[in-house]
Amino acid sequence: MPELRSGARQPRSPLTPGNLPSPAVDHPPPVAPVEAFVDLVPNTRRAPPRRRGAAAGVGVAAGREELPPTRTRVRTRATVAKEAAVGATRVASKGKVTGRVVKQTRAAKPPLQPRAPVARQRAGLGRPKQTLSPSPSPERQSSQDPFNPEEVEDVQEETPLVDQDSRDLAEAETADKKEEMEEESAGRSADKIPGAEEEGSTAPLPERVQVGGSPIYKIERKLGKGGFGQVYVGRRLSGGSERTGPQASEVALKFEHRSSKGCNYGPPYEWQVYNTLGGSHGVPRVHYKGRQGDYYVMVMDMLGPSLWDVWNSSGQAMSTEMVACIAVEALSILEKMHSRGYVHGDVKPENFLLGQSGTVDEKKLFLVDLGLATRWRDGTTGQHVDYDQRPDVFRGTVRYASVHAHLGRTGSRRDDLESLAYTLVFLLRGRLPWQGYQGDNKGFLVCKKKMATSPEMLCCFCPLPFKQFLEIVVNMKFDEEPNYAKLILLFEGILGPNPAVRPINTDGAQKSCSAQVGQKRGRLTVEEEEDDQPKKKIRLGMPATQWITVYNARRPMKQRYHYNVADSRLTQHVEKGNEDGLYISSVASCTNLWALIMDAGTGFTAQVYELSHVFLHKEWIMEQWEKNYYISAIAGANNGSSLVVMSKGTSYTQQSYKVSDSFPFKWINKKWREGFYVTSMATAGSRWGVVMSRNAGFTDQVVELDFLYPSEGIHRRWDSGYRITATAATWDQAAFVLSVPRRKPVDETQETLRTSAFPSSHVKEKWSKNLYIAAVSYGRTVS
Ligand SMILES: Nc1ncnc2c1ncn2[C@@H]1O[C@H](COP(=O)(O)OP(=O)(O)OP(=O)(O)O)[C@@H](O)[C@H]1O
Repeated sequence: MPELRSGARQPRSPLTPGNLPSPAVDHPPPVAPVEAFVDLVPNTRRAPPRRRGAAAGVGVAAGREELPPTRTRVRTRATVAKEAAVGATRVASKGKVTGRVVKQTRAAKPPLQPRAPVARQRAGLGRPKQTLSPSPSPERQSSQDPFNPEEVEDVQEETPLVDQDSRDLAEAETADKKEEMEEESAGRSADKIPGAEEEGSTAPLPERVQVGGSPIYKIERKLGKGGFGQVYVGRRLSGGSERTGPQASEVALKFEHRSSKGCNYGPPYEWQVYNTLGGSHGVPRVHYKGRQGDYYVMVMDMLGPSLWDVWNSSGQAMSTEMVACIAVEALSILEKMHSRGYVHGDVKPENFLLGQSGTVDEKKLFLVDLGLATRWRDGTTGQHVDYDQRPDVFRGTVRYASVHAHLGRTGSRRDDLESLAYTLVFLLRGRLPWQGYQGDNKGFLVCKKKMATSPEMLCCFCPLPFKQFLEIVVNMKFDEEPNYAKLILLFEGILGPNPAVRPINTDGAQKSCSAQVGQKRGRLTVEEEEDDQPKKKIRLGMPATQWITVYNARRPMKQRYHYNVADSRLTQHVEKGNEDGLYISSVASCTNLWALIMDAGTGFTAQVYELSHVFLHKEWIMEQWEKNYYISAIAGANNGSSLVVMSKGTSYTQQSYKVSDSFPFKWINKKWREGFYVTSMATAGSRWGVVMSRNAGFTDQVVELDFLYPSEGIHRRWDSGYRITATAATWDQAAFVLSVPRRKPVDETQETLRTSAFPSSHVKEKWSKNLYIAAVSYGRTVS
């Protein structure tokens, strides 16, 4: 039986000057195996949105120039082929990453995370349930008035038992070593690669091109330049009088320098995608490709101006009819591309090109730049690729990227459609509400703004179909099959009945639409009926700040909670709990008052805690590390103070923590590779504190981060055998860490609850079902 009081410490006199950490004190490394890691990341600058027209990429009045936004690509070069083949942005098993990573941002590429196979079926086991926030009763609300808090406690007095799960964890294997991963990171600027021409590169473009059995072309004027390639007109030197096709007298030549990061491991990845998609509806045909000198060259049909060019050269405006036609045809192009197993990944006005003027194709729409295309469907099994989220990975163009892409979720069909919706609104309205953000956290601010902009707000000056389209696509599930025909029909309503007079050719859409309507008439009717019901799914809903409590099934045990606890009252609760055989298992903070969960199921043998002015107090933590205590729970208050609980009797063998102004996924990812797992997490205001430990009793771990409660992600993770093991939330974002335990508990049931008030009555209901609080936090959700 543990000696309960032996390790209990009085907190230092709360918040006395002596308690303040001295800045920049270097401690000798703690006694092995403890690792001290404190990394205070400086405040991220948040530049105020620039005024209209003040920044590159900001739509301005006609007469001034707008630069199209640059995009950030994270392209896994050798793996991207593999990724494309399996359609996943992460491929790893048993700690091995199967390729190399090339990141094209200025920041260093975080390593890939080792991942155990996730296809764990939990047949016959309690499926986790999720409980939506019940509306708090009025009396409970008033008693929880944060300005008039009333301290409350309660206890579950079931037969006290030593908790078996905890003992199991303590007895789990002592070594938690992961294999080293082979991984290489190379940076590629998010902006443009140096063009041979502008930069006076030592590798001038060849004057003549002949690759892969092509005729000889002379290079003429430049057609365009992106972050990866430069595109020129190639004029055929002999023969060839066609306008398009392999015999064309003029072709488009796309050059990528062999030293460009996208070509480190061979020809550009885009080539492979063109092999599958080239020449399909709305995708230009590639006739020849090969390497000449220092350049990889792709010979393709020459096309006309991009939609961005058209929009810009016609006074930065476009008619509703034109945009509706674009919508119809773009949907049919995406439908075709999706039907071949690919998502485009970078849908934007610059990547839609019209056919050459003066040709039969001049009213035809094409989608180019397949460098970010990935498979949404496995080429071999035909299965939808697995869901994943890697919050540090962003692929695409900030202005048009879907919210899921911003959050690093695996790309799927819904993302192309969300980007198309932003493209259409941009062409119609000339501006998107998130233009103009600058600075390091531009992506975060843009994503937050997208989340906060409802379809009504975004489309308030657009015809109804635009709002309807956006509403549908932002509510799509990860693996949901878009109803292209229905989406096309939304925009058909804006257009006149005669396709021949439309400004953009919509033949492809007509065919696919009538075919689908013909084939799926029954289904369409059903869905239309379903749609009569009011849509409950709203991406943002009303932002709310709530308690998030997570409950695990356990054997009956004693658990006790206290909330609205002021600093001065903490000691007496802890002491009383210790006397009764309980240790602190979780802590949280709401309006600078603490919530404390104590129970008999922790497996700890001793415990200390400290209240500190700072988030987190390095010196005290290091002192306790030296005495073999490990951090077992942390909480931070809005005023920056923190409560740190450290215990003996954990399974941990080494620990590390980080405080950061943004969610420190890169650091987490790095520590995962070193065999650490997140074991505690908290926020203080907008800052995150994350504790990671070795030998944490997990075999795998993932993160779900969102601007709202990430319901879909949590359900998908649950279905793959993960359970929430830590949660924390700021005013903006909620983070959930989900893990696969090394030793599977007998009953895997887990539930979450979101409530405006501390869920005291719900906790008792849960206790009656042997569900006990396993994690608690207070912060951003959505109601
Ligand atoms: N077949 C073509 N015919 C005419 N112009 C083209 C053709 N392909 C590309 N372009 C022009 O060249 C520009 C750059 O091409 P593309 O988008 O393929 O290059 P990229 O380097 O991959 O671009 P990004 O920076 O978007 O990744 C296009 O925006 C377009 O203006």
